[in-house]
Amino acid sequence: MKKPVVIKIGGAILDGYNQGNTSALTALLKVIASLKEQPVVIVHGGGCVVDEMLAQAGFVTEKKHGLRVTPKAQMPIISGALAGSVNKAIVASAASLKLPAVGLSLTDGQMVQCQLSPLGLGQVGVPKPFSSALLDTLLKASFLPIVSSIGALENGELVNVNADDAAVAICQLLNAELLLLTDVNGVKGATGEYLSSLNGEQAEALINSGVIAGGMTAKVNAALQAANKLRRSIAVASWQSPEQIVDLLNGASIGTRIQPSGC
Ligand SMILES: Nc1ncnc2c1ncn2[C@@H]1O[C@H](COP(=O)(O)OP(=O)(O)O)[C@@H](O)[C@H]1O
Ligand SMILES: CC(=O)N[C@@H](CCC(=O)OP(=O)(O)O)C(=O)O
Repeated sequence: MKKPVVIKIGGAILDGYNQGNTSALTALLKVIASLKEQPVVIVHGGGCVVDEMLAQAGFVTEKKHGLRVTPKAQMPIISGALAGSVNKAIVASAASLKLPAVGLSLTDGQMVQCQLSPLGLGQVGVPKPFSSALLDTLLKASFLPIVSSIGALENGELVNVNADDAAVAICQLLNAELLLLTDVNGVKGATGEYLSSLNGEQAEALINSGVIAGGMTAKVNAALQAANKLRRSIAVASWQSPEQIVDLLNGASIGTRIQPSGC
């Protein structure tokens, strides 16, 4: 079996289905369908859908370092949105293209174990890879696993995991390639230009000066962690040009490559 690739999708690509607009997701899934013999795992976010559902329920959302502060009382809505609505909508879109998709969350098959984040964010989990048995079995049988970022603590409580962190944990679990696809073409530097490459020191300076902010902070931190653990660069690129996935998998310089330290 070829080395698997973990493709993380987040942002507006997952908001579209609420308005009946699944064209960007369909285009991406068609490219994935064309990657014959290439085992793929999709890990997805859906923060924008969570924002909307929490607002409808009358909750005010607070984020710190790009991560959602998650009071216990909000977990039913957050897990319902991510592991329910969003996960099932992606599985259904994939199935409509005849892709053999299977919807999962981080705790299925004990793929990933979580600990409570030490940052004081409530029910936010820090994921750690644990067992690859379920994903190995599914990939060998040519299924397309679609994994939401809802996890659980050892005591059985559900936790909300940032989807970039979830993708990194799954990538480590499978020693896979990782593509972090988002709604912009990569990471922008101080003058607003897209950076082709970013290392840990540069990232720290750009985060401290506020050039990298919001959800991009969590994404860059997750990518740095993966790059350092796996000792190779991690691509942050746009899902708006899904045909680039093939080039990205061949190592093309598209989007921003987050470099391991020492490179
Ligand atoms: N330096 C930066 N470069 C690019 N995008 C940035 C930067 N700083 C903040 N952002 C914002 O981060 C967003 C991507 O993060 P996020 O919305 O969490 O993505 P996703 O939902 O795909 O994980 C971009 O749409 C952009 O508005
Ligand atoms: C702890 C935390 O921040 N969890 C995220 C999980 C979803 C996510 O990461 O979605 P995107 O990839 O679309 O941003 C949240 O609640 O928004």
